[in-house]
Amino acid sequence: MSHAFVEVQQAAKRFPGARGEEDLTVFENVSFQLDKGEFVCIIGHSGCGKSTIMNALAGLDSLSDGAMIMDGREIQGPSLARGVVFQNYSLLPWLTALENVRFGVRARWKAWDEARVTEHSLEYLEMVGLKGVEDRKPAQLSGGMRQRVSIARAFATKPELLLLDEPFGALDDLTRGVIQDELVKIWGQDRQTVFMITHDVDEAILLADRIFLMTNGPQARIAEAVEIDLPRPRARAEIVKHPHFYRIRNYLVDFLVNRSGELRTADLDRRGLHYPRAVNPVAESATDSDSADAPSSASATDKLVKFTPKETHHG
Ligand SMILES: Nc1ncnc2c1ncn2[C@@H]1O[C@H](COP(=O)(O)OP(=O)(O)OP(=O)(O)O)[C@@H](O)[C@H]1O
Repeated sequence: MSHAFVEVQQAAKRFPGARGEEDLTVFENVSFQLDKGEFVCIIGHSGCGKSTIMNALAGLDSLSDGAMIMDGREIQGPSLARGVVFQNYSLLPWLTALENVRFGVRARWKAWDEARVTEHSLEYLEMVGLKGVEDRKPAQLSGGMRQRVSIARAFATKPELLLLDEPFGALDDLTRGVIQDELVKIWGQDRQTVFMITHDVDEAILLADRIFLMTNGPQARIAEAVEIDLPRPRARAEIVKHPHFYRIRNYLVDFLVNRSGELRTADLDRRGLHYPRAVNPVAESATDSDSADAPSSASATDKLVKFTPKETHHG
């Protein structure tokens, strides 16, 4: 029996086909584990099933096959032990920023008096740089500020598992960078277990202990778990100068551009790979020439580059 904090066993999701078409098997035989306190990012082409996996982990959707277990108990519905942040903020529009955070905190700690709920909520709003605007409603906040409220709300309730579905996808690069830094800071303090979807390779390297790489659907799988052993704390400006950064980055981009569509479920099954293959690109390329450390193009050093996903076609 495994002692992982989260254990996903042979998960599959099928959606019924429309108008007599065949059912769509989005993914199958997806198995993985998350350790307590780990930060894991998942990357894959659009439509491969990342959000579907996340919704099942959140307890918002069910699996067709397999099981998801957290702390020894099967996930069978939403729970305050799991916090979710979506791309579209999902704040309650009629409540102020503070009230949005207080809402979750009050639900989590029912015995707390009002003053304590407020104090705790303000602490998290301050952590994401929102001191002074706590009385504004979502409509009076910028997109970046709204996303900060979502993050403060999710972290303030101290869920044992935080599920982040492209939380910075709608933000401009500058705001995104600032909020990434805030996320690193809060996570460094609380060390909650985080599972995050992103399309941004550099964001994943900055944040993750491991990056899961998904093959293209249908019948997608998590093929590899790439270890990111860059030292922490990590800073955006510094991480690109680390000698291992481009080895890791090139490995991830190569998977997404060249290999995600080639690795078929049948091959992985033949090789007995139900769990993702653990990969350390730095160790694996240790015998390569030093040029592997260099950026693949000069412009790649200019800013953190966002991987542009392509649609997975189900036919
Ligand atoms: N309720 C549903 N009914 C039928 N098909 C669905 C349903 N929800 C999702 N799908 C299909 O399942 C597949 C996976 O969707 P999902 O949103 O999980 O992908 P994703 O990897 O998160 O994509 P993206 O990166 O674009 O957000 C897609 O082909 C999608 O059309």
